[in-house]
Amino acid sequence: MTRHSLSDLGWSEHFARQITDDDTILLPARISEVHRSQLVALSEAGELRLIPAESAGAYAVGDWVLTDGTSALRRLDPVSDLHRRAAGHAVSAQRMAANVDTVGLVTSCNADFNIARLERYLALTLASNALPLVILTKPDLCDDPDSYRRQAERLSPLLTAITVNAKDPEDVKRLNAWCSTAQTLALLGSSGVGKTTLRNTLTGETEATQGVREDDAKGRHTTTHRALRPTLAGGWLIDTPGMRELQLSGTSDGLEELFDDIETLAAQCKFSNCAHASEPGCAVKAALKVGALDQARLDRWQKLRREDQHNSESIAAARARQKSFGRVVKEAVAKSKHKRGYEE
Ligand SMILES: Nc1nc2c(ncn2[C@@H]2O[C@H](COP(=O)(O)OP(=O)(O)OP(=O)(O)O)[C@@H](O)[C@H]2O)c(=O)[nH]1
Ligand SMILES: [Zn+2]
Repeated sequence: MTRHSLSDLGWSEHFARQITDDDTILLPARISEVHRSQLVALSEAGELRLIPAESAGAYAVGDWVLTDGTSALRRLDPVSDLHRRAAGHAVSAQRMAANVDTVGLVTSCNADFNIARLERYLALTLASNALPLVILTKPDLCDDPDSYRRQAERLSPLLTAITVNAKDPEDVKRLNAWCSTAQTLALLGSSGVGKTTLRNTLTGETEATQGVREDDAKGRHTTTHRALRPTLAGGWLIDTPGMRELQLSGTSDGLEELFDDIETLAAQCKFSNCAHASEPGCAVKAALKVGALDQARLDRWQKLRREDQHNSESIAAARARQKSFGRVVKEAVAKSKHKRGYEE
């Protein structure tokens, strides 16, 4: 059985501080897989299968928990928390990964490269408290890969962009700096951009990848579950397969960081609720007029903000509904008990 030291697993002061005197007999473990009724976790005592104390959705791959060896008794507050609005009709937030140091936003130097999508991933990453690294794959299939790198780097001073031929193991080693001892790198990106190819090289695993469809630069899914995997460089990799839809929610901090210049302008508008349309004294419009701001970028900011606000409000409303439904049920149960008490 593979055993890892706590520090190799990414343990830090942040988690140690959360341990109380009552917890000292418990074992810290890092979640490597989340299943409906079972968690797989890595600890100094090796791999553990744990019963979740909360619903499975409360846990994310990468979380730290305290365990008695059987159950995940307490989940520790994470350093970073990557989440989105859950796909489908359910109005809820979904945790994708926790305690990630760097999110590798994987896109290729071809038809997949899309500024609006990168900004969406970036907002999500910044809101999670992890650092963004744009990984541009397939430079070997493109005439001027560096132009894509420059376009990506212009999006934010907070990000680093790097071109990597995912099929060349020597080139992929340049990513080791982000997944060496105790470091956790998560990969996020559309289908077919090379995540599985990168993962196989970084971890030494050999899971099959599937060829890209020539016509749309997209690949077919090689579906596996999300997991925390050890890298050859001594750190950790979290792959996020099957993420077709990344809807923002609870991402306002990330949007503020990414569109810092627009948010600063907006704060200078005469009206605090300025829609930057036809209001007088609009600092955003003024910046557009003198060419200090790009209309397309403003449109993208407004779209992402609307989406984030809409989803965050819907999730908050759904939570409130669930809470008040819970209260109604409790009251009804209490009333019926009270009534029975009279009858008996
Ligand atoms: N030439 C070249 N091909 C690449 C590169 N990266 C990935 N590919 C190829 O692109 C195809 C798709 O790569 P995958 O690794 O399966 O992509 P993925 O992101 O894991 O896709 P899903 O599993 O669908 O999420 C495969 O045929 C890879 O060999 C690259 O840097 N250069
Ligand atoms: Zn305005």
